[in-house]
Amino acid sequence: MASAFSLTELGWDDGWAAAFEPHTDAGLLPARLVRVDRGACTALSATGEFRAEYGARSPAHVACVGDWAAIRGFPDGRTEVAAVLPRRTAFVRGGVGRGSRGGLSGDSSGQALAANVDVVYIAEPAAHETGGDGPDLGRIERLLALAWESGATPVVLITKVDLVADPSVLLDTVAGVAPGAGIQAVSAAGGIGLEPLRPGPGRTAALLGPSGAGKSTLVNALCGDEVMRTQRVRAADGRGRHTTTHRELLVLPGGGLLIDTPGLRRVGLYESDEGLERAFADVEELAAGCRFTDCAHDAEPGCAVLAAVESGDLPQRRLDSWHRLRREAAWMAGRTDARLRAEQTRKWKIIHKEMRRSGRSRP
Ligand SMILES: Nc1nc2c(ncn2[C@@H]2O[C@H](COP(=O)(O)OP(=O)(O)OP(=O)(O)O)[C@@H](O)[C@H]2O)c(=O)[nH]1
Ligand SMILES: [Zn+2]
Repeated sequence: MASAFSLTELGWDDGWAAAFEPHTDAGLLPARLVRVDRGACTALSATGEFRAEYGARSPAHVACVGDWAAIRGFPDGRTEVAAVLPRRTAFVRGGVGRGSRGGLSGDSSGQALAANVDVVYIAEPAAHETGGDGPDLGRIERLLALAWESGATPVVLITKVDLVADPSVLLDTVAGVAPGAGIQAVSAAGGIGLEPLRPGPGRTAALLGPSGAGKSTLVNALCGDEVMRTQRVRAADGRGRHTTTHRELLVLPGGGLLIDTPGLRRVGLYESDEGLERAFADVEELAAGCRFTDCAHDAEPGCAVLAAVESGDLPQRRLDSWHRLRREAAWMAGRTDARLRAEQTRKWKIIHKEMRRSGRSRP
């Protein structure tokens, strides 16, 4: 039997209670979504774990792991997600506008992958078993932009530090590409740096990072075998149409929640202006000294960023990375605009068609 957790253990606080109030009046109950599938989702509430279908106003693309949902129960025992509370933070993929981060988009082209995350762990291995280069700085920069954009606070985890003799140089190098973010050396194998990773009671962490960075090993180390067993217990009972494989939001022993989803592991840059600004705060700061306010730091006269590269204060690699990620973000934004326009045109075509059918004239 999956153990029940108090709402507070799941991250509930006064803010959520206030946001939920209208739903209490409507007779709905709060639950946190720990896994979201196409047909239904898995929710945890004060009474335990259950499967809930999607209500008419909360289709699958609106809900995501980490969401707080308002659950409606029916006399026959069925439950559905009647509403999703506005998010505090969110990883969003697809065509949602910048202003919609905290809220629900309802836009079919926007897909949230994880919500209400307080801290994001970006796992990057200190070294690879096969030898070769150390941490991939460009990848760290990309994931930092993504993490900042979500609204959560990033911490870079240098994993598998047992593989290097002296990680201090490495940590310094990584600190240089992660302004404003925390950095933590970790070894799941050696039991190093694990305790600081516990997000604390009621707080939610999410794990990003490439394949082979040691994320699963880390999750297992933080959860312990016993918890993994209880949280996977529903996989065996096979109740409902969809067999629950495992939760994507785990309740850690001793408090705190951890989101580990395959979807999050693969997400690329999307709406990232703000995220890039935070991830490259050092470049932004230098840019304030450029002669032109719209300086592209390419070849402009009086460019303070290029001057910093010249003097050795800013590595060329970092400026190249900034250029590359900005181009990628701009391209993604352009693609989204095009898709939104196409969608808008399609909607109007349908409306016009229906109007003609019902014999009315165009507006
Ligand atoms: N030396 C060392 N090896 C580790 C450590 N953590 C994980 N590994 C090894 O690294 C490999 C990859 O670890 P995983 O935990 O599967 O990596 P992952 O990030 O979950 O990878 P995906 O599931 O592909 O996303 C495995 O062979 C682990 O045994 C560590 O702290 N030190
Ligand atoms: Zn410039």
